[in-house]
Amino acid sequence: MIKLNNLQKSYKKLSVLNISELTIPAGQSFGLVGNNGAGKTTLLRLLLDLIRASEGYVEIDGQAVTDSEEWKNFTGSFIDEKFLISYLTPEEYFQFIGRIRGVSDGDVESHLKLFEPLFNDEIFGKKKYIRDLSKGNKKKLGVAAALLGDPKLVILDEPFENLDPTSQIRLKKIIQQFQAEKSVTFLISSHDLNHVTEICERIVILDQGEIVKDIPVTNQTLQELTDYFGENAEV
Ligand SMILES: Nc1ncnc2c1ncn2[C@@H]1O[C@H](COP(=O)(O)OP(=O)(O)OP(=O)(O)O)[C@@H](O)[C@H]1O
Repeated sequence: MIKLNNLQKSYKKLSVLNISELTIPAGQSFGLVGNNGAGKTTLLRLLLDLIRASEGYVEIDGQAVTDSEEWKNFTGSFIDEKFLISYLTPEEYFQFIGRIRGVSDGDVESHLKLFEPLFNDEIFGKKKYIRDLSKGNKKKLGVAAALLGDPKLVILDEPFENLDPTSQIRLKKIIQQFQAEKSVTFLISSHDLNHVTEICERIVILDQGEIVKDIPVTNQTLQELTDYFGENAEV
């Protein structure tokens, strides 16, 4: 479904991403880990055609994302708060996103039912604009919007960041539900090694823009990742 071909990104001649080849098959749950500045968000932004590659290109379903609009019809994503419309209320935002994705008001409502425990009565009916929500609640809203309308591909940048422990567990269950019931391809970047190994079947470690490990998730993966980052922590 996704193929990266000699994908490179540099800023002022300084390379921040350099991936010669990577293929992510349809239906795979793919986790991206790496230290601060490793290039995770850069990769997700290139996938979503939010920034220009310096070299190479990303293909989704055989078409370069830069040359096609097709992938936008089946891709849900949440990278950061810029994806939200801060002057809308959460209710208005979901109505708006529902219309764009061709989801009826009734189906938007049943989608949101799934998120009720995660939202914890803090998002709807509060007469608040999105700009007034806490960071964690904005994250919940963005992730719920990314999953609306049966996307085939979901791209999430650090979905657990800023969520309290209970919310992290609830979000993990929601993602697992989507994985079990629908054949969604997930690309998830995370600093949380526990969560990412629980919800992904394959993990790639990025270091200074390069893939240093590409491993299928097994019972040993969490330990392997912990060891990898532990060794790097030694000075
Ligand atoms: N617009 C920009 N101009 C210059 N450098 C940039 C720009 N955007 C990103 N970078 C650099 O690219 C590198 C990779 O950044 P990126 O945000 O992809 O890392 P990350 O792995 O997502 O990090 P984090 O875990 O901290 O979110 C960093 O060194 C960053 O400073």
